[in-house]
Amino acid sequence: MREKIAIQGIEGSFHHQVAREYFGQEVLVDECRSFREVADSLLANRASGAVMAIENSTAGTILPNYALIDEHNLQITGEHYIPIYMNLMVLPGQKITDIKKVCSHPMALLQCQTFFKDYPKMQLIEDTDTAEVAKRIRQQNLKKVAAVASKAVASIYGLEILQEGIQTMKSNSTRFLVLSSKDTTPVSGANKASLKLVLENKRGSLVSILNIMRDFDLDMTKIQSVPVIDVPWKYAFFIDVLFNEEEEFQKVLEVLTGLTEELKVLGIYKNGLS
Ligand SMILES: O=C(O)C(=O)C[C@]1(C(=O)O)C=C[C@@H](O)C=C1
Repeated sequence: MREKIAIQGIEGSFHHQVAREYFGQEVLVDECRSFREVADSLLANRASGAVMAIENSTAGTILPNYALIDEHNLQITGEHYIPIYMNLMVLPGQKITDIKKVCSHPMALLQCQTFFKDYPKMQLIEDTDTAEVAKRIRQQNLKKVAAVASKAVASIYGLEILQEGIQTMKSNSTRFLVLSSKDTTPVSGANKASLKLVLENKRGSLVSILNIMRDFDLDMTKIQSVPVIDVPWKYAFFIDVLFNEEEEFQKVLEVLTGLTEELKVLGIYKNGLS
């Protein structure tokens, strides 16, 4: 049986594009309406893997997704980056001045804020995903409503693009994580790891950790603090590092264990940018 991959969104969504690029064009997908549903799909074994956006270069990190991965002990088995171009699309024949509402995924709307400043009368409405809106506009023949989505979405659902490339930054990119709910076999050629660290709240505790990472020649690509919700004003640090030798990296983990209240390896995988 072919594996099924849980994605946020439907055919044509950026998650769908990533699933096809990462797992092959023929990949079967479990279309989910939220990131929580993506995690549920994995946990209920409806899917053997999942794709989950974690950060966009313009709109920033999707913080709740760190919590979902951590809470459900999901494993990061890979990552994939794609350039994101946003387009404003409507039913054929509609003009830009006809548009009253623009519906899209909240992350998509955030990436186009500058464009919409010039159209203050358009009401921006957060929706499940970029493609779902386009499908609805077509199926329900919705006039005066626009979607913000990829070019592929316009052709799949028969919409007309009124304005291309409306994202604020020309080089706009989203990083997606590839997830599994089970202990996976080690990824061969892995050179990147995602860690969660909880530190004692004392002077210098974070800097000590960072110094060890420097001493062991790890290249930190990201550090993200996320609130520990049951202890107000305490934070967990989610850190991504690149390493050369996995054996050497395991030694770093041993050293860090003694210096942290909690150390969790969220995944060891291949750097998607190399
Ligand atoms: O709505 C979509 O098409 C999605 O795949 C979601 C999503 C996101 O979650 O960030 C994916 C990439 C873009 O950054 C905008 C939206």
